[in-house]
Amino acid sequence: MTILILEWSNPLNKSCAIHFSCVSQLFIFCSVMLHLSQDVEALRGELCRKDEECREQERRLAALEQQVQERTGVIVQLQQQLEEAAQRRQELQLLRDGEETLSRQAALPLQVKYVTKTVEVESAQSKQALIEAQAHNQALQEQLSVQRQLLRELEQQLHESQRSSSQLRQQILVYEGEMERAQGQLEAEMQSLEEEKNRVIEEAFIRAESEMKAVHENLAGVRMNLLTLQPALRTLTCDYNCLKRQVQDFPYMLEKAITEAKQEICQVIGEVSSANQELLRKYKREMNLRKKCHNELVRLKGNIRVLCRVRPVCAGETDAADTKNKVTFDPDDDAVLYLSNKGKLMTFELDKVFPTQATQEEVFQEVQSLVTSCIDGFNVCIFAYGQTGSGKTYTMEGVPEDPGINQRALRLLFSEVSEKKPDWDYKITVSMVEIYNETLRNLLGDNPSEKLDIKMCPDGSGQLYVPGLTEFTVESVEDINKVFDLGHMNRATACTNLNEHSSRSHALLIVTVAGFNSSTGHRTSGKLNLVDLAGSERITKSGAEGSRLREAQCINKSLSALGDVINALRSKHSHVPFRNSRLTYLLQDSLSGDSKTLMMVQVSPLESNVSESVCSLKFAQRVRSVEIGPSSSSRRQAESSSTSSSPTHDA
Ligand SMILES: Nc1ncnc2c1ncn2[C@@H]1O[C@H](COP(=O)(O)OP(=O)(O)OP(=O)(O)O)[C@@H](O)[C@H]1O
Repeated sequence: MTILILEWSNPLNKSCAIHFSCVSQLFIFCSVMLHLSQDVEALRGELCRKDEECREQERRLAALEQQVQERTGVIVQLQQQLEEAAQRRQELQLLRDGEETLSRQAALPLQVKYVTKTVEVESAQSKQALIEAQAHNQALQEQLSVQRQLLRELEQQLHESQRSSSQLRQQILVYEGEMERAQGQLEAEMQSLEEEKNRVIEEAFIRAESEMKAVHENLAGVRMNLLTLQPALRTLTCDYNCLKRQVQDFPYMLEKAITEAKQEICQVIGEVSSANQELLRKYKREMNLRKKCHNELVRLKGNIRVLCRVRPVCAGETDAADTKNKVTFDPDDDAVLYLSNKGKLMTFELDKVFPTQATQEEVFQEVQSLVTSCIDGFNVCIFAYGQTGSGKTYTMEGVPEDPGINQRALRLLFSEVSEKKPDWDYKITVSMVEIYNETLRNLLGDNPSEKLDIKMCPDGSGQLYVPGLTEFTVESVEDINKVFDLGHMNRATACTNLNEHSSRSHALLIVTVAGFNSSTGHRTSGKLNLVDLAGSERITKSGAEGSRLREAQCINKSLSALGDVINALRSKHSHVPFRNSRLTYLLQDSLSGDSKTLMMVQVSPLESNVSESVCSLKFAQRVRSVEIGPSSSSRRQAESSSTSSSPTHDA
């Protein structure tokens, strides 16, 4: 017996196993029923066949009956013909009688002769009647012969009819015999079929009875099993109802769970946001700390970093005698530079020295932290200082295939601000200014020869601004290139010799980075001033006159003012002489406060430039090594007695 075990789990974690022995009994019952129905089907088929045979026999019987009817019709026709023939025979007989009567009359010649004679004698009228009687007689004879002929034909027909009638009778007898035989056969077959049918039905009945008995027995077993299944069914129904209730309650439970989850999420969000606030507070505190540390560092190191770059010997300068030996480097210390001047080896110590082979990228890496600090809101100044041809423009602007600090700084700013998105939104604007002979010119404006002025903001903030100074917002390298091209073009249109002119003027690239944090509402504003200073060589000592002298005086004045400002800031003087030159006045907000300044001192390796290199390096070293001076008040007194702290630029 097959035992089928069904097992399932319900939410109440119940499991039940049910033995379905009744199922097998059901299977047996079904198979018996199937067998029976097959037998019944077979019997039905047999019965149909027999019925078909019966119908066939009936059809044959009907055909035979029709034939008999047809034959009967023929017989009836023949009988009619026979009757007609008999009638004609009768008529013939009558004719014969008439003929005989006639012949008998004819056999009485005398009488006729007498009559004839009588007629002949008596009258022509009688003769006429005789002729007519003869003609009538003739016609009757003809008629008689026709009748005779007809009689003969009729007799012949009669014979034939009689013959065919006897044939038909014989045939009818044959058919009747056949019919009787067929009917007998049919009846016998019907009888045997009936018997067969009864036998089969009886057998089927007996079989069905026994099978029914078996089925009943199975059914009783199934009933018994059903009785045992009922408790399991009750349990299942109970479980089902329980599940149903749970399903009905599910939306409510789900809603409740969602509400709880929402509450938890809100709580977590609240916690996270308070943690964020805390982090933000810590971040701001760290930023302030960093700022303080930086300021402290700057204060300790001096608020200006001074780097030095020695340019390589250019192609046309290779014939210069023992050029390489004039400027040498310390392999163990990259902050030291040796310069051989009149047989004397001078040592200069700076924050870092770039040898001739230093790349633009290496130089930029050293200044990039300063560049990025303007994103945090610092004001930054990077100067390139040195005599004409020492490589200032190369370091600041570079060449198209190897750009300098200006372009690299803007590229770095773009990538840095894009990394801070989307929290921070930055706007980067650039201006280009030239200071020539203490005159300020807007290099990005429509009219480059227009002179600009520096003014105090009317809002009383103490901030300076340049009315009419053009500012371009830049977002890509293409924008930078366009701005630089425009600046160069404007600078070139305003002078006859660009190289000479650029050596005698200061070029400033002013980059403003304004940031806004949409989540905190925090705003920053930093300024980056990239300055390519005019050549620092001492022209006055070579006896320049006229416009050259004026140019030299202006350059000297502005460079001296720059030195004085740096010195005053570093010495924490209460008064810083920003207004002494256009350059320092313009850069006031980028030199004061907690701004950051870097000076790149450019040095030429050529022997002929050694004395200028010495001057530049001495100036750089002084700027770097100026010690914190006396208090601001005492310093102010000192200021009144000495107007310049830049000994190299005494005009
Ligand atoms: N590091 C360097 N590597 C290669 N070539 C350099 C380097 N520095 C400067 N030069 C080359 O030296 C020459 C003079 O440089 P540059 O014009 O930059 O000097 P400068 O100080 O800006 O002069 P000026 O004051 O006249 O503008 C240029 O031909 C420049 O390409």
